[in-house]
Amino acid sequence: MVLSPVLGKLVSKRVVLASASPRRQEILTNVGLRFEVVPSWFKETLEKSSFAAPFEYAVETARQKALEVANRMHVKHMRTPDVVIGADTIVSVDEQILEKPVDKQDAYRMLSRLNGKEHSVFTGVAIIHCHSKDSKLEMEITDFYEETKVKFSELSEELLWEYIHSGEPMDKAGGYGIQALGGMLVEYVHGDFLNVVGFPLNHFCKKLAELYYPPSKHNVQHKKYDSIPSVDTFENLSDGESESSNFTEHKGASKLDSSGKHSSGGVYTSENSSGVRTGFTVPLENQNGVSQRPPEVPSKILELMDGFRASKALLVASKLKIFDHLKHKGPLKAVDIANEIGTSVCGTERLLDACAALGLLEKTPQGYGNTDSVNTFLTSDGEYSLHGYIIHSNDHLWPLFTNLESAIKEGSRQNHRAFGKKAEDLFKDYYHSQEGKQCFMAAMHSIARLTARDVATAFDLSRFKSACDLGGCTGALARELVQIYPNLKVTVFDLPEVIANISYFQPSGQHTAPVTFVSGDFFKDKLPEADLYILSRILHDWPDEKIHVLLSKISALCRPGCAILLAEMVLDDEKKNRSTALLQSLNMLVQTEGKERSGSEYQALLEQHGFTNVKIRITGNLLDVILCVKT
Ligand SMILES: Cc1cn([C@H]2C[C@H](O)[C@@H](COP(=O)(O)OP(=O)(O)OP(=O)(O)O)O2)c(=O)[nH]c1=O
Repeated sequence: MVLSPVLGKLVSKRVVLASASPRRQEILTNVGLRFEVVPSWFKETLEKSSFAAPFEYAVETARQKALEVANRMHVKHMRTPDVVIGADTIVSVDEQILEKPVDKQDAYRMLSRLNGKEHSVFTGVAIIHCHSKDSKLEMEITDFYEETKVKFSELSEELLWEYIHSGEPMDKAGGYGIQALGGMLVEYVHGDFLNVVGFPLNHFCKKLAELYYPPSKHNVQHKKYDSIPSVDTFENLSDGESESSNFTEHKGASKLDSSGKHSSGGVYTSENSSGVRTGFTVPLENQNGVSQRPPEVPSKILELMDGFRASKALLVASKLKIFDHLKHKGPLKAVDIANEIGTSVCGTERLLDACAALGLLEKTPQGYGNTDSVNTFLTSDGEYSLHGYIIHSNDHLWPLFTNLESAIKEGSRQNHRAFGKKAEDLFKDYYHSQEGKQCFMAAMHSIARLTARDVATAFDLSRFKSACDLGGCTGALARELVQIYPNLKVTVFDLPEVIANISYFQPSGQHTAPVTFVSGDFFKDKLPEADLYILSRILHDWPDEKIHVLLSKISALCRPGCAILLAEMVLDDEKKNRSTALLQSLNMLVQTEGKERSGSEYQALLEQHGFTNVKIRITGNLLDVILCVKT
C-alpha cells in the first residue's frame, strides 16, 4: 500500500535504485515502489578530510553513486531512466567516519570505538531526475541527509569477537547491522531507525513531496541542510497530479548536464557541428526598443498537443502484439517483426523507433527488445498485464474520444456516433457480442489486478466476516481480499453474462480460499447478504438517481456496523488538481451517464443512506478508496 501519496508520483516513472544494498531494496519494495536495481560502480574513495562535516561526505558519495549510474545507463543503453536514487550510509564517532570494515580486525577496531558510546549514523541520499534532450542527458539533482543517534552498551571483548565471527559486520557501515544480531548491541536509538539500516524513508517521502508539491514562494521553509543553491526559475506545477508530465524544474532541485555541472536558468544551449555544446543569448528588440527574449519552449503544452500520437503508437504496438513477439523472441530486427506480424517493414520500423524513443523498447545493434516494465505491463501474459485495457482503449475508447467535441456540445455519450448504433444500457453495449464481452472483462480485469492490493489494504478490513463485491467482474479484487483476510468470505455479484465467462480469468494452480460467484443485476435482483459491500469502479458509471437506487438497496440490508467500501478515482473538492481523474471523467462522459466525483460528493451520496464516518484514502495508484459505516 502506498501510504504516502507522493510515492504514487513515481509509479509511472522508470525508477532506478543505484545501490546494491539489499536493505535499501527491501525498504523501498516494502512501500510498493517499483524500481530497477543498477548498483553503482562509483568507488567510495572521496577524500574525507576535504569535507567540513561527516554528513557532507555521505551526501557527496550518494550523489556520485547516482550520477555514475545515470550517466552509464544513458550512454550504454540509450535508455534514460526518469529517476535515479543513490544513497550512502556512514557511521560517525568523534568526528571520524567509519564505512564498511575491510576485514575482521577492521571490524574489531570499529566496534571497539563504538563500544559504550553514542554515535551518529548519517545516510546521504541523492535523487536525480533525468531527461534526455537531443540525446544529451540533463539532470536535476536533489540531495539531503538524515542523522540518527545510536548508543551501544558496554560490550565485552568476547561478545565483540563472537559478533564479528557471525560475519554480519562485513558489509555494513560501522561494522554492525542494527536490524539483526547487531540490534543486541544497541542500548537506544534516537531518530529514524530505517536511516540506520540504510535508507531514511520518511525524509525521502518528505523530499518528494517538496519536489512534486512545492510550497508557494512566500511559504518556503529553509531546511537544516541543502547542498544545492535554490534556483528562482523552478516552476510550480499547478497540476500536481499529472503523472505523465515530466519532472521539469522544481524547488530544491538543481539542473546539471551529464558531467554533473550545474547550469543556470535562461541560457539557451545548442550543439555545434563538432558536437560541442555552446551557449548564446540572442538580443531581440520590440517596437519600443525594449529588449525581449522569446518565451521558453512550452514543453508541457507540446507534450500534451502530441500526446495522442504517443498513446496511439502504444495502443497499436500492443494490438499488433509486438511486445509479445519481442518478449518471446527478442531482440528482433524490424524486418523480422514485420514478417512475423505481416506488416510493412517501413511502417513497422517507424513504429518501433517511436516506441524506443518513448522508452518502451531498447534499440541495440542486435535489434529491438522490450524494457522490463513492458514485459511486466504490456505483454498479454504478464502478471500485471494492462493488455486487456489497452485493447479496450484502442477499439472502444479511442473511437468514443474521437467524438469528444460532440460530447462536450451535447453533454451526452457518443456511442451512436462512434459505433453507428443507438446507445443502450452501458453494459448491454459491451456485452452484445462474445468478443465485446471478453474484451471489456479483460480490460476491467487488468485494472483490478493492478489496483487490488492497494484497494484491499487501504483500510484494515479484518473485522468483517463477509463481503459482497457488487459488479466484481472476474473476481480479481475478491481473490486479493481472501488472500489478505483469510477469515473473510467474499461473494462476487455480477450480471449473468459476466459470471458465465469468468473461467477464462481464474488463476490456475493457486491455493487460496475460494470466492463465490452469484449472478444477478444489482438494480433489479436481491443482493447477497454481507457485512461489507464493495463497489469498485461502479458508482462512476451511473448518474446520481441510479446511485440512490443502489445505495438504498444496500442500506436496507445493512445492520449498524456494516460498511461500504468504494474504489474510485476521487477528485479533489475543487476539481482542479487530479488530471488523471478529471480525464477519466471525460471518459465517462463519452460513454456513460456517469462521472467521476469528489470526496465530498461521495460523502453526500453515502450519508443520505445512513453511511457515516466516511474515510478517504488517496492511494497514489489508479483507484482511491472510501470506507463508510452504517450507523
Ligand atoms: C549501521 C548499519 C548499516 N547498514 C548497511 C546499510 C548499507 O547497505 C551499508 C553501508 O554501505 P553503503 O556504502 O552505504 O551501501 P552499500 O555498499 O551496501 O550499497 P551501495 O554502495 O551499492 O549503495 O551498511 C545496515 O544494514 N545496518 C546498520 O545498522
